[in-house]
Amino acid sequence: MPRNTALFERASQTIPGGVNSPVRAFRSVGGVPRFIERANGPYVWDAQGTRYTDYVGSWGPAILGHAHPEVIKAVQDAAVNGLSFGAPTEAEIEIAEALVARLPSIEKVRLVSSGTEATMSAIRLARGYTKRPKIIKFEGCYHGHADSLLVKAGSGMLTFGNPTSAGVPPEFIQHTLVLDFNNIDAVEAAFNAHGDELACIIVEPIAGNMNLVRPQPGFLEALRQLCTKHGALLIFDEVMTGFRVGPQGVQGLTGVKPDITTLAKVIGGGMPVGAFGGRADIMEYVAPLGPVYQAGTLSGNPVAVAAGLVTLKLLSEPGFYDRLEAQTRKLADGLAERAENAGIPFSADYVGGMFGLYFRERIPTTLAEVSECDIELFKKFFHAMLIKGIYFAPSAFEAGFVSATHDDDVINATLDAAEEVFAKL
Ligand SMILES: Cc1ncc(COP(=O)(O)O)c(C=O)c1O
Ligand SMILES: NCC(=O)CCC(=O)O
Repeated sequence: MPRNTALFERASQTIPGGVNSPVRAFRSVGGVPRFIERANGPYVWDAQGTRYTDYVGSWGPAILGHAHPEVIKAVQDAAVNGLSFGAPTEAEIEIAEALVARLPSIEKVRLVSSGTEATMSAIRLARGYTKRPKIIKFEGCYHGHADSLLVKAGSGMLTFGNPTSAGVPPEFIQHTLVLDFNNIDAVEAAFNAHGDELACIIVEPIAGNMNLVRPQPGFLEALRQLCTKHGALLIFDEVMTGFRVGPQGVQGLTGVKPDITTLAKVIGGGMPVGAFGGRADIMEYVAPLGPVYQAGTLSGNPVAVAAGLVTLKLLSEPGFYDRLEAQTRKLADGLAERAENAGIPFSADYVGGMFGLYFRERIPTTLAEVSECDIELFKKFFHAMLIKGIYFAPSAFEAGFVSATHDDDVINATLDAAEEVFAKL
């Protein structure tokens, strides 16, 4: 029996579905998940010794490429001094200062250990600050797995066709209004109906959990305006886009300033770090200063923070994002060109180090349009590329990621493989 299969069978005995996060299972594309043994730069190697060019990048964090020597060294150096203290450290100040210096919307920031914790805490803070119960989220956006956000969500929930989780009593989500991404009229109507009850809007300002969907011109600006007008807070969930689409996330690209930003993935450099931050008067509602409780045994963990700090430093090198985006563009445009040559209905989009692939003639602007993509064709493409050693996300509803180590040779090899695959789809 191939070793991946043996490991999957063994894993399935003791771990639900054999995986510790559902998106890792190949359930929507079929087949056996690859069990990864090691990774370096743009590559991962599975338990059978097969090398794959990786466009998942740990679902976003691996922006410098896997096992970047400076990040590994920082982790090793920090580990020698102890793994966790449950008391403050100077490195936590440094990473807070780094985030505040880079994102003008953040005046104060609290560290947590995952994106889920960041969004869950940000929602609680928005409700505590405004003293209002209701929140707006958008269908197909995924904000982690806190109860009030597991409604018509993206990522694995969309992939597996179960967008609202069981185990969440209706009472827990009665205050969550779910609207269509990029539909300003619907947001206006919601504010007209519930304006004085709405604590916040939470949005992926570039959606990356229903494949990649950009905000249409004016959408984020309208969200900002409506929140300001009605006294609600605007939360940008930049867990995926933060330091991924550019040096200041989507807020830097668009100039739209949220009240609270959530971060994770890249800011931990592959270690568990999340954060939520924003205006000082809002952040001062958080315990111990304010009445909104929020805590964590491992929050600001010294080893994780060390990885995050050196990652942020390396991302600040001049031209980093120009180079990253140039590589992502080569991949996206190159795939689109080769698909067109083969007569395959396909389009691709990208921002910074993040991309979307769509088996559809035109780039989608709504979840409804994403849902028109040819999933069967995607599955064939996914498996044919995997056989050629190219690892894309095992879902038609996820964004992909390029790292600083995806150089021309790596991208060209992917394009050559895609040319052969498209010709036989
Ligand atoms: C936009 C967004 N928010 C929140 C999350 C949750 O983060 P985590 O998986 O670290 O809990 C994710 C990814 O999982 C995400 O993409
Ligand atoms: N876009 C999907 C994710 O980022 C989620 C990763 C996970 O839940 O393991």
